Amino acid sequence: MSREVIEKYAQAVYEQIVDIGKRLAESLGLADSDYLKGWPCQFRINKYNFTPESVGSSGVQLHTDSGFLTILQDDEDVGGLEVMDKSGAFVAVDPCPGTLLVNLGDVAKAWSNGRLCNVKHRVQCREATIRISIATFLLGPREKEVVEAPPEFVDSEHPRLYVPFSYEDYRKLRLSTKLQAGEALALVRTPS
Ligand SMILES: O=C(O)CCC(=O)C(=O)O
Ligand SMILES: [Fe+2]
Repeated sequence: MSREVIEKYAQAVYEQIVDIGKRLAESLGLADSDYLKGWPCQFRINKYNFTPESVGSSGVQLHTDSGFLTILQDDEDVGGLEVMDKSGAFVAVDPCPGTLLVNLGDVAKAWSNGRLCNVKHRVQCREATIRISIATFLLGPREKEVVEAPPEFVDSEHPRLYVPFSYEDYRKLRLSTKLQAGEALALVRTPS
């Protein structure tokens, strides 16, 4: 893949992700749909070299994405992605060429004061082959700014659930505690 193709792709997905973020805000009744202006994005191509020995094991352990929104372009032939439903059961996300998958992370849950749900997922190795996925993560506010639910999401029936935190600090907290599946959010809960 040439650099030019990757840059063009990354730019197009970035525009998509910002657009989805704006629509999310509108759907939640937020007046300011520009809230995510300047939020950094991370782009990653995942390549899994699945061997016969790895069949049945995890290629990526159960986790939530730490940021706000993820757009995933999954391998068109090789399955393995599984999301966890509310009951804790895994649901396979089978390949669907020509589609993108949108996923919400921990920042979305905190920013929305619990209205949006971070989704636990993992990648299982199903067959000995190469699997490729392309992930674009809209992370959260820039350094020195904080993840904080806007006032529209907070009232007497919906008290503020989380203390304001910077995305960088939260990411470090997830790494140092090894709480990769959203549990670290409990550590930034508002004291009751
Ligand atoms: O490869 C996939 O299908 C998912 C990868 C993933 O969950 C991630 O990069 O956060
Ligand atoms: Fe993920």
